[in-house]
Amino acid sequence: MVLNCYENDYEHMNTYALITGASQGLGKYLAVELAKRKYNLLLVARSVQALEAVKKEIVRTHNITLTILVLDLSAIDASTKLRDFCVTESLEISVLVNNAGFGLWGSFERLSMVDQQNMINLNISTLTSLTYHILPFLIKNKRSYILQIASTAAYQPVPSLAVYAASKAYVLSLSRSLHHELKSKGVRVTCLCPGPMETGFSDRAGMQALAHLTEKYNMNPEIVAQKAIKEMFSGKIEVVPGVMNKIQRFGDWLFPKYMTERIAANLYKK
Ligand SMILES: NC(=O)C1=CN([C@@H]2O[C@H](COP(=O)(O)OP(=O)(O)OC[C@H]3O[C@@H](n4cnc5c(N)ncnc54)[C@H](OP(=O)(O)O)[C@@H]3O)[C@@H](O)[C@H]2O)C=CC1
Ligand SMILES: N[C@@H](C=O)C(=O)O
Repeated sequence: MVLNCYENDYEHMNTYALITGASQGLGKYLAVELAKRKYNLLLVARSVQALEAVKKEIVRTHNITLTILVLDLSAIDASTKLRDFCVTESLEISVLVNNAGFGLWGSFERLSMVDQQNMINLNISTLTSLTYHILPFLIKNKRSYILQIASTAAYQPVPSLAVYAASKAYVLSLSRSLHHELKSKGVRVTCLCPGPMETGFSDRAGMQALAHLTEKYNMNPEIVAQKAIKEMFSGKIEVVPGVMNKIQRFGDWLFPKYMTERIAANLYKK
């Protein structure tokens, strides 16, 4: 099945969508959605086997070129390495999806500072510098797209996910500013703010003990990816998938901060 990205416009043929964190979870389904629209793909993550498996699955059903790159994106020089790879391989990038990210559940004081720093490096530093370094590729095209993955945690502080929630508030704020800055250059920036999804996120965050809570509200990442890509191509600035997440966002806007923070503190208490 071939889906049109922008109405009957195939100028993007032979250009690439660069997706970080595409070896599993949401990133994998975002890759599938872009393959359906005939984008070639550059998929980046750390696990070579998982990336190879995603590649096999996608090229079996979609006639596109798919390149994988194994890279730890929490390393300080990751974004320049990735930019250099695109230059060396002469890849024309017209879509950037900053999806790689992780959270850590626990008190700020007890979590390892090294782990929290790695989270800041990945969720904030690399997302920012990769956007910066890939921008010249994007601006070359008549129309390009950036999809940044934040979270509903961007809308309010979350005690016990303190650094993670703060990192996602940063992503949302940066994305909204860039949406306005880059519109006139033909680059549309969209920020996706999902709530809990059925992915590897909870395990990596060490949130297994909260399964009773997250499982009730978990969304299917495939459905979230479909919505995200559709809204990205429509040029939407911010996307909150799912009714429960929209209600949470409305509550964050409506109720006093102290109240929503106390509720979050109780829900996420370790
Ligand atoms: N699932 C959820 O409940 C929610 C998730 N989100 C956000 O969605 C995004 C996708 O996460 P999700 O799919 O859920 O989680 P997963 O853990 O399933 O996937 C994370 C992806 O990021 C990659 N990744 C992690 N660390 C690195 C690194 N250092 N370098 C390169 N790649 C890395 C992983 O690949 P590998 O391990 O191979 O490196 C994997 O492909 C994240 O930004 C997350 O914060 C937002 C709201 C809710
Ligand atoms: N699963 C978390 C991701 O950000 C959340 O609780 O929203």
